[in-house]
Amino acid sequence: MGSVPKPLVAGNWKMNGLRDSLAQIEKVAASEVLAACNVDALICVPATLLHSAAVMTAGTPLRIGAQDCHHQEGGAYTGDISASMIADSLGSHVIVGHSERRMGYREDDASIRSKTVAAHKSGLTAIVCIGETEEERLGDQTLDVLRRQLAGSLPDDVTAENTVIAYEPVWAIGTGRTASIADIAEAHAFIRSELSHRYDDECSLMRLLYGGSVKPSNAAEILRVENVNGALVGGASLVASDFLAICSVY
Ligand SMILES: O=C(CO)COP(=O)(O)O
Repeated sequence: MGSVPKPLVAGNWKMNGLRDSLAQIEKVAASEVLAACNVDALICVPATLLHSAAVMTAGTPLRIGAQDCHHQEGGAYTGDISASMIADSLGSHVIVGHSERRMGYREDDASIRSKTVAAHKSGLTAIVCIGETEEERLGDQTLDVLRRQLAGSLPDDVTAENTVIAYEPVWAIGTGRTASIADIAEAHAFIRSELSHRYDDECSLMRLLYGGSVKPSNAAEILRVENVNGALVGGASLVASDFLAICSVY
C-alpha cells in the first residue's frame, strides 16, 4: 500500500484578480515560508491571468491552475475554455464541479465527469468538488449526497496523481461558517471509504481537501483532521500572507 501524497493547499481566486493582483502570486512564489513548507501549493486564477501567472511562477514551488474547463477540446462554445487551452497556458490543475458552477450553471455529475476526463486527457490534475447544501445537511442527506456526487463525477480510471477531491459544504463557502471538526472528520472518512470500495489501494489514497471559510485562524485545527490532506481556499487565498499562513501549517 502506498502512502498519501504530500498535502495540497489550493487557492481559488474565483472571479477576482486583475493584472496588478499578480503581485500576490509573485509574493507567494518567492516566499521563503513556502520553500520551507512540506506542501504542494497551487493557486487557481481566472483564465485572464493564467498564462502570466504560470510564466511568473515557472521554476518556483507554486503551481498555477484554472477554475473550470469545457469537456470538449475545441469548437463552437462561446466563452468557454478547454483543458488543452489550460495546459497550453502552462496551468497544471483545473477545478471542476465547484458548487458555484453546479448551482449557477446547472452542472450535473455527468458533465463534471466529462470535464474530469477532458482534464486528464490534457495532462491536468482535476480537483473535483463535492458537498451538500444546508438543506441537505439539515435533512440528514449529507452522506447520500457525497456518495452520489462521487459516483457520478469521477471516471473509473482516476489515479492519486491526476485527481484530488475537494469536500466543500455549500453553506460554509464564503460565509465565515466552517463545518465542525466532527463533521469534517465524518465526511472525509466517508469519502475515503467510498474511494476504497471503488478503487485500488494506491488510488484510494488520493488527496482529500476541505474547503469552506478556511483561514489562518482555523487552518491548523482543520488540517490536522484525519483524512484531510489539504485545503481549497477561497477568500483567504487572495492575500499572499494569509495563503502562506495556511500553507505554513505544514
Ligand atoms: O469555495 C471555496 C473554495 O473553492 C471556499 O471559499 P471561501 O474560502 O471563501 O469560503
